[in-house]
Amino acid sequence: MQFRKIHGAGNDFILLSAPSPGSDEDWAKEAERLCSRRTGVGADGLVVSRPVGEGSQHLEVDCFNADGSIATMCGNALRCSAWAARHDYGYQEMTLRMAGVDHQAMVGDDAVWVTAEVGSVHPRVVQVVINGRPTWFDGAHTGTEYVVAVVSDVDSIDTELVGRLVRHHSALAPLGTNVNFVQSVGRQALKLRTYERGVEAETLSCGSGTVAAVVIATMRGLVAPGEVTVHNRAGEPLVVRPHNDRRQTKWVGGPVTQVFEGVLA
Ligand SMILES: N[C@@H](CCC[C@H](N)C(=O)O)C(=O)O
Repeated sequence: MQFRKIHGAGNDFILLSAPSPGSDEDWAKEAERLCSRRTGVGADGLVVSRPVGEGSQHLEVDCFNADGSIATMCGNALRCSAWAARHDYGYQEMTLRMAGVDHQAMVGDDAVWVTAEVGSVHPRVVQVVINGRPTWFDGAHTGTEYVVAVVSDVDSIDTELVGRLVRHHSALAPLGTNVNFVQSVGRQALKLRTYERGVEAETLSCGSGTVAAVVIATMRGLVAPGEVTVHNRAGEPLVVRPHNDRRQTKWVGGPVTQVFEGVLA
């Protein structure tokens, strides 16, 4: 089976485009096997993308985290799928359905944009001590679960340690959560680090997490409503923009890079 190794601003995936309909794989199990950094291809997730009908500019996209769990929303997986659909079918604009939700996508020369739906926001859902300072996390749903802490220096945080602690916090059971640490670095700019549930580690960037960070940073007055640039561990910033017509919808955009193509054994 043909695959792409591809990343959206450092969030890396194994992407299968239009696997043959007969291939009745256990994708969750395949995700665990293939995403392994030592014995597989290595990735944060496995993405399976299929066109819905011929020439309809509509694709169904499933994203499995590295541990085999399903991601109900993955902005970077959607951006990578859109990039591949441009390459494979010539689509510049399309609709991508993930976990029953339609996302718009636009592929430009320098950036690929997808929409994310902003759901409920819950101020102060959990508090933990970080570097000796009691720190609150606000909850935000952007297609999947996030908590976001505003901190003065994201680089001083042991993201793996604190992220894992919060991800498994009893107050957030049974679903758990992805965990964001965000810092203001200018009028309309943020710096973000994310511990991802399902990868169970810090990732280099996170699309829906970036949207959640902007939602909470706006609520907390770190940035004004409007376009926000979010710097990440990859050094490939993502940008969040309001949607012209829908208040609860945001665009998230940035680079997509294909690393190589291959054939799975
Ligand atoms: N990296 C993703 C988000 C992935 C979802 C997460 N691991 C979960 O299962 O909740 C993104 O780019 O949005």
